[in-house]
Amino acid sequence: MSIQEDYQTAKKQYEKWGINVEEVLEKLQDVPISIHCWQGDDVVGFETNQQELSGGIDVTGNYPGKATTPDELRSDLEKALSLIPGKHRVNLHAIYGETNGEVVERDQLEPKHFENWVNWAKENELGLDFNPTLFSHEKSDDGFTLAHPDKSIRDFWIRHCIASRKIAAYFGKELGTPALTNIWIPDGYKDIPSDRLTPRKRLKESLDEIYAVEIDEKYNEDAVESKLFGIGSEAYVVGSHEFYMGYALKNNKLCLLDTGHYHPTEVVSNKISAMLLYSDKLALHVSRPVRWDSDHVVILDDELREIGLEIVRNDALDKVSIGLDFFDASINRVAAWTIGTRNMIKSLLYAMLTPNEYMKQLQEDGNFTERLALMEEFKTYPFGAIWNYYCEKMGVPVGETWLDEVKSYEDAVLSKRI
Ligand SMILES: C[C@H](O)[C@H](O)[C@@H](O)C(=O)CO
Ligand SMILES: [Mn+2]
Repeated sequence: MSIQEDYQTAKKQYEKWGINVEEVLEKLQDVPISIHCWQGDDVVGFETNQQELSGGIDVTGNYPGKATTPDELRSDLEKALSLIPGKHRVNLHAIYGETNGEVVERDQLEPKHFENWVNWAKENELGLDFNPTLFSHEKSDDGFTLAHPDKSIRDFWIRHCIASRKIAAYFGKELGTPALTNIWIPDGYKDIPSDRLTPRKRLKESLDEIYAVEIDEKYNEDAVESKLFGIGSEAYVVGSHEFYMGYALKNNKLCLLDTGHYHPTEVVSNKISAMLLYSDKLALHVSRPVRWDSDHVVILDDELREIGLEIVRNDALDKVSIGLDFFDASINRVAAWTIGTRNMIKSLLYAMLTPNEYMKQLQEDGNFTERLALMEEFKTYPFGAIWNYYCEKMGVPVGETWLDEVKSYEDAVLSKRI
């Protein structure tokens, strides 16, 4: 059967449950995913005085052909975007600024250093999001930044974050969609601290100083990203979930939940509804931790489906900023973006093709038998036929055929890079 015929047959099965599939597809194409640029070059960036990756994060693998220049990275992103249905956003870090070979300190970065990115985003109808980079720098070498005991170091990172929010506001003004500026810091201790409070007081004061600079939310929104531990901060992280949840709620910022930043049996899907009870908006970094915050490429596993279901069930497609955060250097990096982003969109489609109101009523009625039975049966409903039709409708390759395009791109472009 053709994709169209498969779709018509599948559609009827979902329509039996009162699901308007055409409406679902219309809605889905308006849900942007923020695609992280740093999968494309192993979180290196383009600073003139590049430093080793630090901050307790790690990239493993050495698949050939990674981008080493802004044009190469934008070309690779364009290739990936051509294989992903819908209109999306690209998430930048401050280390991806372009300074024409000049050494520009991070607290001196300006919008002009991201002009090429804005022009590119305009040409490709993309939104841009941003992150100050508080790692891979000599002033973060001892593992502390905004919570550092030395005020001069804290002040440097405060200036960098203030400069970053101004750059993000420039994105928002130029592109007509507010940028999300997410702050994540590596500050923490390898071993058991003797004082957990003082660094947290310093972090709070630093954030208060950063956010004291008024920026119109029409152009920039602020998120703070928590973490459980990093390499070298196994015993204690200043910016824990409790710290940032409290800070975000008290200061009307977005709390950003990274799916790799919790205990192995703790899931972010279980946090979304509770967080949205107390804050209008939430941000995610969807990743895949394997044994630790390993930042594996996102796959369509139970947790990803549950995240999609929680966002859709809670009518939160316009309340949750969905960002991706993984960096796998062991596979073709364009393929990594494509797999992870297509899976995130599949997860949302799966959720939108679930009779959520009916399922909620089953729960209210205490009919846990049918609730479980249907949850399981829907896993073998013809979701793939709808996904294939959606990809065809959106002009991107259907099924695994996108891989042929990545292979051709690798032969023609990536393999030519030294
Ligand atoms: C590069 C990002 O800032 C980084 O991955 C951060 O979001 C994080 O999750 C650190 O573990
Ligand atoms: Mn993250």
